[in-house]
Amino acid sequence: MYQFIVNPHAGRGKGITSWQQVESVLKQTDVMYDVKFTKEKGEAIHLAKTATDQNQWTAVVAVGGDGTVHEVANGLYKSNVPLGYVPAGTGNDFAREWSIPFDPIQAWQRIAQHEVKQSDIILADNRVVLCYISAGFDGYVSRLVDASNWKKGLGKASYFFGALLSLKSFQPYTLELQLDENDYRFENVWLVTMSNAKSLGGGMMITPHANPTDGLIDLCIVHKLTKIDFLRVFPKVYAGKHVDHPAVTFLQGKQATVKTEPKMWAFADGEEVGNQTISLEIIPNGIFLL
Ligand SMILES: Nc1ncnc2c1ncn2[C@@H]1O[C@H](COP(=O)(O)OP(=O)(O)OP(=O)(O)O)[C@@H](O)[C@H]1O
Repeated sequence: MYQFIVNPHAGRGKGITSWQQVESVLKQTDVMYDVKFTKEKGEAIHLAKTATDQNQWTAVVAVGGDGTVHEVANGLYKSNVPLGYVPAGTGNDFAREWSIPFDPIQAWQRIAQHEVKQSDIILADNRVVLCYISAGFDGYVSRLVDASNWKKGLGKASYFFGALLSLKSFQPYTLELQLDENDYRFENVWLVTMSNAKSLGGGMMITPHANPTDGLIDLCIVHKLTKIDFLRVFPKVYAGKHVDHPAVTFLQGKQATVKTEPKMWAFADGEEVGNQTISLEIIPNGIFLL
């Protein structure tokens, strides 16, 4: 028996249409299921947690974007209930990482095959992070986009538009990083990402060496760039070709503390998580996946 948790508004309505496609297939089979629709931010965490308490589900399946699967994973953490995912968002970076089909019916068919895998998770101040947590330019852009209504008209392109606008006003920052037993200080930082997956923002391969089963957090620090250089490096990230640029530093570790001065807003799997010092650690095999 499957518990589906659907964010109807994910991907500008793709959440509900994807669910309808999956449900039309389910109705032709004898698969038992229940569906709950989220009405607001945060609700999917509680719905998933409730499902783990009921002890009757083969899997809990998130239907939505990276924000929805992030919330469902937080509700499932520390249970043995596997996470299924039907991607229906704008970015879908978690689906990219695990080669989950973007077609809802194919995604469901993969879940139904029931090949259980385990993924590492990053635990950031008690929050389960599936793909990445970042602070800096991308969060600055996200906040600008979220405060606008550009997404309605521009969709994914609103982030590109936001990035161009943000270039003028964004001020690079100082990063103090403790990573395992080492201390680092970076000046003039544009972005730090702590990743379990290769991409963020809908396929930008910011940490192309990340692997969600290697027991490590991959960090990418972009620093000491002029605005013109940033414009040159930025498009390269889509193909992961920024790796040799002297302004990009890659590190790996198991535990980190990240402090920015001035305080930068952090985003985890695309969701805003505050602007305080972040403590994080990798939890190998922290969640079951289908
Ligand atoms: N009924 C709802 N109405 C409005 N927002 C909701 C609702 N249900 C969930 N949310 C919130 O919507 C936000 C965005 O959802 P989600 O990330 O799944 O979609 P997306 O932004 O389109 O996709 P992606 O993150 O892959 O780009 C999340 O913060 C989620 O908590």
